[in-house]
Amino acid sequence: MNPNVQALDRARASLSDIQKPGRAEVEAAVRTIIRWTGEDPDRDGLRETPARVTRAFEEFFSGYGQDPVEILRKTFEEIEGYDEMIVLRGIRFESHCEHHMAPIVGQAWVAYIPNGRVVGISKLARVVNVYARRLQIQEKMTAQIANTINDVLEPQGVGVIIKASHHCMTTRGVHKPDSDLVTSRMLGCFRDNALTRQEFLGMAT
Ligand SMILES: Nc1nc2c(ncn2[C@@H]2O[C@H](COP(=O)(O)OP(=O)(O)OP(=O)(O)O)[C@@H](O)[C@H]2O)c(=O)[nH]1
Ligand SMILES: [Zn+2]
Repeated sequence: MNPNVQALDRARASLSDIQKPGRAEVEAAVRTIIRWTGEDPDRDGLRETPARVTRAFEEFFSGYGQDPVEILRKTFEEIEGYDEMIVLRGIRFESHCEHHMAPIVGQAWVAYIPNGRVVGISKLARVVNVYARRLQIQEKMTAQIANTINDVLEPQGVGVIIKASHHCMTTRGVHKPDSDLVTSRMLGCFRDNALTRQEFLGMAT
């Protein structure tokens, strides 16, 4: 097996070693935050809030329980020698920043040039979802998506561009509501061949 895929497997194993608190502990923590705001967590409108927030967080952070390597494992080899760029554009995602746990809302463009096999296109969007549904910084998420596709599919090259608005910058702190952050990770021929890189950038920006 590709050593990079083995490293991803090890990272997955160490994630599952982390001791997770139970639901009751998370609900108690939310209750503490509610009290800290100055609110009464026992008033009618707030009584079910700790349970709701816990369910919402379960969804926001469901990516820890999912395996991007497994998602990409099934490939198709009957492609008649197709060796041009494959680009899935404008994949909308919601994530949360690891500094403030505030939403990161944006779109990803994911491209690769195959090397004898392709993957089902929905799987590219699924890989974006898995990494988005973890605590993130955008640079890391961009690299994780590109690295995983590169390691599992072993294509000629991979390109990932992400454009996203960070609510920790738009709704608090420095308050810049119109700013967004653009990051990219280019591997293989997307990094080495200026024309390939240009072709992809032209489709995404
Ligand atoms: N590079 C990078 N920075 C991020 C991302 N998301 C949030 N940040 C930044 O993380 C930084 C955390 O800075 P700190 O000084 O520790 O936190 P803070 O006092 O809340 O900072 P302010 O947001 O400037 O108020 C901020 O500058 C955020 O804008 C990201 O995806 N990538
Ligand atoms: Zn933040």
